[in-house]
Formats: sequence, structure tokens, C-alpha cells
Amino acid sequence: MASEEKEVQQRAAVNPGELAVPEVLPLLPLQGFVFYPGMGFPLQVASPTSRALVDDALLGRRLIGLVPVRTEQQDDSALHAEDFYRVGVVGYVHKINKEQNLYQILVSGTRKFAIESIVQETPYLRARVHEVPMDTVAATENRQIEALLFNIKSQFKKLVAATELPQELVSTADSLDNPFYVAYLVASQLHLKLPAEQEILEIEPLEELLRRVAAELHRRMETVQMSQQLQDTMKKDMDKRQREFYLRQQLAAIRKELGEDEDDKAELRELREKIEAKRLPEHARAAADRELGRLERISPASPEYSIARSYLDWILDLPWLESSPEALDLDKARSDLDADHSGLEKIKKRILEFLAVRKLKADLHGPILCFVGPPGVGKTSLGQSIARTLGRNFVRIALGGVHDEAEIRGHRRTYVGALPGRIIASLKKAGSNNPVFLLDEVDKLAHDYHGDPSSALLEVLDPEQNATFTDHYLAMEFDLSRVMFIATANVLDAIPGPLRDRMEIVELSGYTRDEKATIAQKHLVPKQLAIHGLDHGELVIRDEAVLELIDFYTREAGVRGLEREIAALCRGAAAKIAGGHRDSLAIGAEEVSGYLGPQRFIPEMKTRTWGPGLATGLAWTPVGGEILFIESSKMPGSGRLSLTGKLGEVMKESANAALTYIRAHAEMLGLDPHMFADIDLHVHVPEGAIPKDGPSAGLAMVASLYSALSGASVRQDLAMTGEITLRGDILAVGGISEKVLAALRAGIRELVLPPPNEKDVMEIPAEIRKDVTCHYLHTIREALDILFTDAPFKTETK
Ligand SMILES: Nc1ncnc2c1ncn2[C@@H]1O[C@H](COP(=O)(O)OP(=O)(O)OP(=O)(O)O)[C@@H](O)[C@H]1O
Repeated sequence: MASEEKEVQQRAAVNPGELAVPEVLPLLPLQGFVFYPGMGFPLQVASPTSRALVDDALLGRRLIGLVPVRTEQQDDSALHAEDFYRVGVVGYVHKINKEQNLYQILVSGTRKFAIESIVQETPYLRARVHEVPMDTVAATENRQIEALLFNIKSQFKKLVAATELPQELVSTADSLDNPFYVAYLVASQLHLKLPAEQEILEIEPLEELLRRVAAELHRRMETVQMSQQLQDTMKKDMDKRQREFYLRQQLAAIRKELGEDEDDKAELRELREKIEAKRLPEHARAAADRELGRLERISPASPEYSIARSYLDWILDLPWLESSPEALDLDKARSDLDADHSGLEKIKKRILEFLAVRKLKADLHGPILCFVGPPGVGKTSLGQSIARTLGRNFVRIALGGVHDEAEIRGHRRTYVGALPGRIIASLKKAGSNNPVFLLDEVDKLAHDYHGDPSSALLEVLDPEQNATFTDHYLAMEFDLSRVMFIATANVLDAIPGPLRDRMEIVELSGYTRDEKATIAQKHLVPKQLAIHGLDHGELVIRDEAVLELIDFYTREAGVRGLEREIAALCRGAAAKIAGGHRDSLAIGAEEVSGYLGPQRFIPEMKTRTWGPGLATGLAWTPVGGEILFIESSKMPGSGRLSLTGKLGEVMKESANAALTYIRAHAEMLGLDPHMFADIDLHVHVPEGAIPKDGPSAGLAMVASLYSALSGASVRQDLAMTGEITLRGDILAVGGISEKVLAALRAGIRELVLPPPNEKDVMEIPAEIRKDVTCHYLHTIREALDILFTDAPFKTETK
């Protein structure tokens, strides 16, 4: 044994790198790895065939062919030629350590070879081979190679630093002269798959080899870095969780010590009882149970607890199955509506018809009532009356300025501070699932990038869809089909089209002076007296005082301002009575200013000095009708027309059309057709702060301009509205009932109107209609005849 070892040592003195590649080599199969030139390490040889191979090799020059095999074949003796890769490395066996069935050999790789053919198959493979050169001659000159080598070495250094590779590898790589060896050393540390390792072994040109290794090194580096980042975040996460866990444990211990955990248990018990007692549909009960289960699992101190808790509260607070008993008695409805509102005959009739149809067909998915009209005409209070007469709860949902879909439909629970939308919140407020919802000011819905609230409303109002309305916060269905929706708006045109299609529009135009007086005495005064704790005997507000308020302290279509002024009178009187000065008071017209200060509105007609160039038009605004003065003036100039008073485009155009009409018909109208070249005209519509637009002032523009040009005055007791054409026709306009009311308010009782609008006038209640005289005229020429008592064309015709 001793002599054998000696022999091995002697042989080891040989420099294996200098040994030439023999022509024939025994092939030792390598399972799953590549042996690169320049490397040396111990191999274990177990199979009998391979052991025989080693034994034979030791008898000769100790050279064996180390060739990786493609297949994962455990038994070496079953391998065939095609299982081997084509290129391998010559191995020199330095040392052998034999145990019973296992040889341990120390081998170093020297040169590369390629298999040409197999010369022997058994007991092990032997092949005819030739050397594959590792040419380093070019390397010394090549800058590329130099750069690549530098790059590989420095990257490798980083890799070693970032991983658990032994530090010595860096110095080994630095000390190697042969660039091939450097490449192989690095490649062997990159955890490459066998095919990739073998590919590297097979690359012949040095530069290509170095590029490949540099690329693989780079990829490996990236993987290491990514895994490190991952590791870092996981570690942070773990640390945080561990800390939280620890703190919670502590907190639980403290709470236990303080006896608070009993409180928590009691709270949860109470919640469970509540859930059991509450009438809930299946899906809501399941959600409530689920949430309660979560509450039981999480700590009461965690933020999730309060989120889950308030969600559960919402479920418990909603009227899923509670509804008010519905009692619809049409006679009672009639008397309720009458008791709450004076006048409004046509509207009440429409409401009663609407209710009657609902009574006949309870599941009728009918349209939604929408009250359209100026402020303070009783839209909201009609809704309240309907709810009262039906015995349902009433909730008002203000939609003015709502611009976010989430306001209707809520925020998902993933948002911090999420809440249900207004529909669900209002249901909670209503406390029953069949309330009357008044959707106030649907015309003021806005929309922006947060989504369109009107589309969410569409779903709410659509009988086909609203049984399964889903709020984002609740994230489950709530049946809205029993809710009665009523909408209100000031301006019909501003209601989003699809919403308007689903509604039955009921227009309220405003009240006359007399109607306002009746409403005041029958409703507003008693209401305000009660609010201020004055009974009838203590304060009497006389009819003249109410008329004084209507004429000189308010200018409005509705009665909101009037109610406010009555409240002010009550406050003043209450102060006097409470001060002990008087037992009772009566307020007449003269006393009003003592309470409210000087008159605020002087009727416009009275403030005007009338004369040529003035005409009274009628305008429609969202808050009711208005009278509109048009002033024109002529002066020496060069034929220009200027327009002032913040007029909209359409109104400017109608001023131009009015002038064109007059110029084109100058002779017929008794004017000098040549005068226009030497004069400038100025049309002004006062109260400039109010924006004005629309074509309906066309006729008043003609009257005003003609009056200025001819020097004849338009009749002061007459107002007009109508769009004009250049040929002189008068076309229909909108807002007639509001305009008629506005004229009456201003004390004007004669109107010039387009003939198609006669039907609108007929819609106005007869007792108001009887106070006005309307002239329905087709052409401007006919209108001018009525508008002027004295004008050049009249004298000429005479
Ligand atoms: N015909 C009427 N009879 C009795 N009271 C009325 C009548 N019209 C309006 N009122 C009263 O006038 C006040 C204002 O009415 P309400 O608030 O309903 O107006 P609105 O049309 O809804 O206004 P907005 O468009 O600003 O909401 C209420 O106190 C209401 O009771």
C-alpha cells in the first residue's frame, strides 16, 4: 500500500497540463455537471464499469475523458454513445482512494477534446478523439478581450461579495493567466443549467466565450439583486408583523388585566343578538354574519375592527324589510292637498290622477313626477303633502352641485373613510323601505371626471333596475322598487335628457298678487305665528300689510321671500309683546316699514320716465318671469349699431335683425331710407348685471328702435314678446305663463303675443287670464299698429 501511494505522488509530479491529448480516450460519464479545463476536484466513482475504467487508466497514463451525459441515467453501464455530449475535457487522475464499492479520485481538467468515433463499447466506452484548441495567442493584443476580462473579473468580485461564494475565488480568478480558465472558473459558479454549461464548454473562440460568460454573469447578478430586494421587503414586512403581533399580545394582556376584554365580548354578544332580532333578507343576513365573524377574530384595537363595525352598523340600521303601511284614500288625498296648498288646481288634479293610477295598479312602474318651476312655488311642500297623505316617510335629497357618482352610489370599502351614497343614507334616515324621496334640483346635477351622477340616478329611477340597486359601500343589493321618487327642478332644459325621459313633468309657473295674498293669509301667516309662539289673538297681519309686502318688499314668482318677510314681522311683534309693551298687535300697510325698513322694490313702471326709444319686453328666467326694458337712442354718426347690457349672442342677433327689418321697410314705416348712413344707433337693456339671451325680445327691439328713429313713443301700458323674422313675421316663444305673471306684477294688463302662444295663455287659470288683454299678431306691421298710438306710418296712411 505504501509503495502504491509513493507511486501516485511521483506521478503527480508530472505537469498534467503539458500532456498531449491521446488519440483514444476512455469516456467517464459526468452526471449533471461539466468539468472545465483548469479545474481540479475529487470525483466519486461508484459504478463497476467506471471503476474498471479508472483502474485501467491508472495502469496507463492516467488520462481519462470527462464527458457530461445528456440523460439522467443512473447506471453507467447502460449508457450509449449518443448519450454523451460531443465535447469533453481530458482529466488527469492525481490520486485515488479506494473503498469497497466506491472510488474517490482527485482529477484535474487539462485540455478540451471532441469525440470523433467510438472504438470500444464494453465494458466502458472508448473513443477516438482530437483536441479542441484553446487559443490564447490573439488575446494578448486584443483590447476587446482585455475589456471583457476586466469586466468579468470585477463583476465576479461583486457577485462573490453579494452571495455566499468563498472570497478566495476572487483571488484565484485574479491569479489565473489563461483567460479561458478565468472564464471557466466564473462559469462554474453561476448555477447554470447543464445545457448552458456545456454550451460554454463548446465555444471555441475566446472572445465569444468571454462575451457569453459576461452575459450569464450579468444575468446572475440581476437575479441575485432582485432576490435581495425581495428578501429585504419580506424582512421588513415580517419585522412589522412580528412587532404588531407582539404589541397586540401585550395590549390583549393589558385589556384582560383591566377587564376590558369582557366589554368586547359583551359588545359582540349584543351585536349577535341585534342581528338575530333584525329582519333581514338572506343575503344581508349572510353578510352580517360574515362581518360579525370577522369582528370576533380581529383585535378591537385594530383599524379593521372599526371599519367592520361601522359596516355592520349600516346593515343593521337599514330598513331592509320595514315598510310603512300604505293607505291611499283619494278623498283624503284631495283634502290633504287642499289643506296644505291654496290654488294650484291643475297641479293637484295631476297629482291625484297620478295617485289614482298607482292605487289601481300598485306594482305600476310608472313615470316619476317632476315638479318644474321657480323657487318658492311649493314644489318641496307638494312632495311632503304627497308623503303625508300616503302615510309614508319623507326624505329630501339635495342634488344641487352633486358631481361625483360616488355621492349617489357610495365609495367602495377599500377607500379610507368610505361611506354609502345618498340613496342608502337617506333610506337609513327614512327608516322604512317605501318612503317618498324628493330628489331636489335634478337640474343642478354636475358632472366631471369622477363620473356622471346622472347615470347612477338613472339606475335608481329605472323600475327595471332599481330592485337590485347596489351601493358601492354596501356591496350588496338593496331593493328600491318600493320607494316613490319625486323630482324637482327650476329649469326643464337643464335636466339631463335621459332622466327627463323617465319623468312626468308638472310645471308650476308662479303666483299672482292675489294668489300670494291668499296663500299668505291661509298658510304662511298661521304657520309663522305658530313658529313664533304667537296665537291668533296676539298678532293680526292685515290684508293690506300682506299686499304691501308683496308689492314693495318682494319681487319673486313664488312665496319664499314673502314667507321670510312675514316671519320678520312676527319676530318684531313677538319682541314687542314679550317686552311687555303690548298685549296684542295689528299690523296694517303703514306699520310694515316700521318693522322692515323702507320699501325695497318700487314697481319698475313707476320708476321710468317714458319717452321715445323705450319698449317693454318680457323675459323668462329660472326664478320666474321678468319685465325687460329696451332702450334705443339715435345720434349723428356713420351707421353703426352698438349693443350694451350684457346681451347674449342670440339677443344681439335679434337686435341686428330688428334694425334690418326697419331699414328694409323704412318707406312703408314712414322713415327716410337715407337717414341710416348719417346716424349711429345704440340699444341698451338695463339691469346689466342680469345676463340676457334668447330671441324672444325681437319684437320689443323693433318697437324700441322704431320709436327712437321715428320719435314716436311706444304705449307704456303694453308689453310684448315674440321672435321676429326679417320678413316681418312674429314667431312663438316660451315661458308664456311666467311672462304673463311678470307683466301683471308690474301692473301691465295688455300684451302683444305671437298667435301660436294663445294655447299657452289658455293654460293659465281663468281668474288670472281675465285680468289681461292679449293681442295675438302675426306680423310686425300689425303689432306696430297696436304698439303706437301715433307714428309716422299712421299719418301717412291717413
Ligand atoms: N300654493 C301654496 N299654498 C300654501 N303654501 C305654499 C304654496 N306654495 C308655496 N307654499 C309655501 O311656500 C314655502 C316655499 O315652498 P317650497 O319650499 O315648497 O318651494 P320650492 O318650490 O320647493 O322651492 P325650491 O325650488 O327653492 O326648493 C313653503 O313654506 C310652502 O309651504
